[in-house]
Amino acid sequence: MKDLMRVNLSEEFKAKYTKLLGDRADNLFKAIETESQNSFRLNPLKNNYQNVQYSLDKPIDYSKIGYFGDIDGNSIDHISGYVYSQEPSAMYVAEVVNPKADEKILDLCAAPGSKTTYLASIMDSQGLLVSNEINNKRARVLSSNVERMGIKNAVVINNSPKDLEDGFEGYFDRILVDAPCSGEGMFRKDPDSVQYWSPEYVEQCANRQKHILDSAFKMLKDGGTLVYSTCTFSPEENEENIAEFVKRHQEMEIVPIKKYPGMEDGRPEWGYDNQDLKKALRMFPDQFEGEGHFICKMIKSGIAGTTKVRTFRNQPTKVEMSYLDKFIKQNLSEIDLTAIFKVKEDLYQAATFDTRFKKLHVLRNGLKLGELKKNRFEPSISWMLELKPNDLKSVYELDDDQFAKYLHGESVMIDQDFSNKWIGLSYQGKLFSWGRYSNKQIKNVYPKGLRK
Ligand SMILES: C[S@@+](CC[C@H](N)C(=O)[O-])C[C@H]1O[C@@H](n2cnc3c(N)ncnc32)[C@H](O)[C@@H]1O
Repeated sequence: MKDLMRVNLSEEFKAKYTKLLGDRADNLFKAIETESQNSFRLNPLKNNYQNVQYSLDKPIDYSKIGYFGDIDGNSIDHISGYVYSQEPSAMYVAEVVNPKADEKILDLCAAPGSKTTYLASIMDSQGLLVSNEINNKRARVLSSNVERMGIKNAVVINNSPKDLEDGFEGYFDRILVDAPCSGEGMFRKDPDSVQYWSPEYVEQCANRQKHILDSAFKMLKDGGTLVYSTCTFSPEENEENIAEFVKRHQEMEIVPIKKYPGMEDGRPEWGYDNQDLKKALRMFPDQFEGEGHFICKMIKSGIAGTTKVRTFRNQPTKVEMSYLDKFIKQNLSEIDLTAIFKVKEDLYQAATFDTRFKKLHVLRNGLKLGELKKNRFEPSISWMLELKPNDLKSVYELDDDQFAKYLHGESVMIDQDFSNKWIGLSYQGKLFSWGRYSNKQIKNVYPKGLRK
């Protein structure tokens, strides 16, 4: 039996949905007062990725990698990017986007990154994922989640959709607009958010979404796919917005989404009677084990031409490359590193060299390998989170006590010798950090911001 919580829905909210849903509205209000189901995802980018400490007995049938259950943010599975907490309904969005190898994908409203990291997990490091977030603080959280999950084919940028429009016209094969919304579908997860709700707020959100959708339209290739999603119930932000969008842009056609038990059709009567809206998808928590969500998939007519790409390259000097080569020779087994470039003193393996990105506020372009120091190269945690045990010359498996100490920022004494200096540290078989070995001691290099 699930617990009941107090979510103070306003009379105005209740009246609106009673008018829209009739007798069913009471079931919805009750569901909003019922505790939500937690769930998490695995990350196929990791070595032996199903080896987690959490039960996989309750798979989510519409997700290849989702499971019902709770995870702990301090567990090794979370720290090393083997799991990501995401509520069930939100998981389906990335499956609906369905990215294909070698496509260019834009996640336009991406922070904190639950859908971006899902998309990357199923892209298997193929193609290009551009993860954009307008808010700087949130963009930095997005970037750290991309790092934790060991993603190397993503560019994390911090721009407004308008900033992107000009340079990226007709550029993307698929765009996800997971729009900022009034969040009605999340009230039970975040009961405090109820206080911000008002009809005016819903209108404001709908208006902002229109502009974001229009930007997305410009950036979508002919023949490309646009997925629009919100976590709110309001018709203004969902059916109404989409009906107006496809009217403004007649090249856009709403296409069907596979519906699993509990998922419902979109409602034409809430969107100027556009019957295609039945192909959209709604998840209401009184019928579906997840939060409230709306998803609509659309295709732009036409056949894509080729996109001209001019490339840039900030190559490290020969001497700088020699520091990286030396590091690799000493500490890694044979690995194939291409597309190395330099940003200030950092070396990256680029996700893209397209000059269009030069005008943007880029937080991360591909995989950060590490930093050039005086006469040497020092590796970054991002790289470790992407590497597999076989890529490393030395891996040391910490015991419970050593792991707790290391995570806390302490060095650990070990009873083992290594001939090289930079070793992979693992706990319960999961790589999570570099360690600097010297004389039976592993010096702590765990980033201060991640220590626990
Ligand atoms: C629903 S959240 C995205 C959640 C994210 N896709 C995920 O799965 O983790 C919407 C995001 O849109 C951003 N946003 C707010 N105003 C925006 C605007 N005018 N244009 C684009 N994004 C905006 C918000 O900062 C927020 O991070």
